[in-house]
Amino acid sequence: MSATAPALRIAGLSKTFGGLQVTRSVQLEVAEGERHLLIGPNGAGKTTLFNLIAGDLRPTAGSIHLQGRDVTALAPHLRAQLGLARTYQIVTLFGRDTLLHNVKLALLGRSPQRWRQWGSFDADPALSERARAVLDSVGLGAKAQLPLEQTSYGEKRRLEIAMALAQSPRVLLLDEPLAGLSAQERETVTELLRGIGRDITILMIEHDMEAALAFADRVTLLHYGEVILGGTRQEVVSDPRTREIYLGH
Ligand SMILES: Nc1ncnc2c1ncn2[C@@H]1O[C@H](COP(=O)(O)OP(=O)(O)OP(=O)(O)O)[C@@H](O)[C@H]1O
Repeated sequence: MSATAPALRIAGLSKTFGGLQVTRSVQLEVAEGERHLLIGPNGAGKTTLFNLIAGDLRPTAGSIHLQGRDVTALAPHLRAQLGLARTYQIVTLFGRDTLLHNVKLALLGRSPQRWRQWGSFDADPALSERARAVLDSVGLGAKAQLPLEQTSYGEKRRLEIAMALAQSPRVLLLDEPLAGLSAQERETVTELLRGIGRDITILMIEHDMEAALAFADRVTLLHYGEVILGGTRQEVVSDPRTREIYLGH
């Protein structure tokens, strides 16, 4: 591992489903601490790329390095242990459990305690304290004892981000963190994202261009699974191909 290695380096990454090539020799580097935005029209292959990075899908060809380490063949939980986190698909998880309980589970995700007896789980004061701190950090402290299913959509999105952050990631993958939120909720989540320290590198898919561009240092445009262009926010926004492909005019 080298100190100068990018947080994430993707080289020649391809994925084929049956006859359909969804990821086409993607090259992408995300520097340590960078906020990198991934854009592209529907079906461009953005989510597939996230699934490949997280290890939920195996590439047909190419490689993925995390902080200089080749993780291409590693299982998702091993990538998580190396500091890769993505937001949980919370809608499918533990709806009847409290917010506090859900965060405790996320905290245990990377802890050796996970493999201990369950007996001490609810009684562990240190774990509860850390979980409460996580909830406070996203403004949900007062709702700690509320069942997840009784929270608003915006609160769930904040909790998703909190649970990913609870794992102390080095690289965070955010899949449309602002999707489906009201203007006020978008503002709250944007503030939350802005507050994340530069010790965490962020790769984000987002369709809300205004909010996403305000946040991003660099941008990569995907189209039909291929990187069309990548560069600083200014470079990508002023490139006519962005308007043509992404904005459709
Ligand atoms: N498991 C799969 N089997 C077959 N085809 C798939 C599979 N997963 C994705 N695809 C196809 O790959 C293409 C890219 O899908 P993907 O969801 O990655 O795009 P996207 O850029 O995230 O789109 P969106 O913005 O709509 O979320 C689509 O044509 C999709 O139908």
